[in-house]
Amino acid sequence: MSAPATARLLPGKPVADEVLADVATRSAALRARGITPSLATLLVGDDDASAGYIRIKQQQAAALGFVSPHEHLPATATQADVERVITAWNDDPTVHGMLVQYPIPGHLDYNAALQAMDPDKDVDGMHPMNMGRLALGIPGPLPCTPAGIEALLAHYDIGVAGREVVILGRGATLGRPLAMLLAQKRPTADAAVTVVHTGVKDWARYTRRADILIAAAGVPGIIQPEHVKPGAVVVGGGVRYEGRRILPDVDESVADVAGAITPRVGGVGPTTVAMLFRNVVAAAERANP
Ligand SMILES: Nc1nc(=O)c2c([nH]1)NC[C@@H]1CN(c3ccc(C(=O)N[C@@H](CCC(=O)O)C(=O)O)cc3)C=[N+]21
Repeated sequence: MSAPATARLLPGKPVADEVLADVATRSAALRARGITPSLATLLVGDDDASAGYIRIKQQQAAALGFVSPHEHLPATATQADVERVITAWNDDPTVHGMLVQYPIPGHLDYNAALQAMDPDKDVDGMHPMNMGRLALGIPGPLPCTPAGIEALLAHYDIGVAGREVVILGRGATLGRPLAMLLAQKRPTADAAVTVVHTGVKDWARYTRRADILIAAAGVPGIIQPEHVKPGAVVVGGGVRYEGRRILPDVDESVADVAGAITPRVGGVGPTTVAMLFRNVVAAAERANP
């Protein structure tokens, strides 16, 4: 028996580096005008993985010439405590973007926190106003993982226009906004998009049709070789976090049937973070025309 073919790898780092080089140039231009881009971060509670992610974002912010004021509230914080921090940042013209690190303790309402934000400072692109802008095609902060996937496909010259894109998963952070983005009339989108979720009986009937399959389910290993059309492009967007461990949706063996595939580590993740910083620098530019 001959060895299975192995897919072309689509690493996220070169995509992120290209985006971040542009962000650094724009950051320098703002600083030359006396404006330092600022990303404020709020962590509630003491989850180790979350604290680690915030640290990485702060290091990256510093490398781009941003400042990143940080607030840390105890796990016992009230919704009013959270919203007081957000409101103070809304009112502070030196803060251009903010994020509340997800997840937050269960007694708190993440959606309400999002809605307390000035939508123009919501650099996760998750405020209902920004989701609405996306739905209507109005420019605004884009959700980071969908924007990162669009950039990744464009970077590797994977034509999306007119192709059959199937997204497995319909979550608010990935599947749903990505479907809106890739169906939009724009040069790097314009696809025939199908959204299917794991509750659909025989969902593989849909995924097997895909020229470009995007895993967005958050179910480790759910995508197996038999769910993929040979030669298709497979993008692993969905992950489940178990502490610091990241469990991807796409099984390793899918590389034997796909034509191209994102690596399980260093795939979509780095593009997500790059888009966060792009949203911050864009917010700083908008606030200082
Ligand atoms: N308000 C908010 N916004 C977020 O954007 C947000 C959040 N909360 N909460 C947590 C998740 C997680 N997240 C990651 C992004 C990139 C990688 C990433 O680049 N991961 C590397 C691996 C890193 C490792 O091994 O630990 C990779 O995929 O190769 C990881 C995790 C953003 N999040």
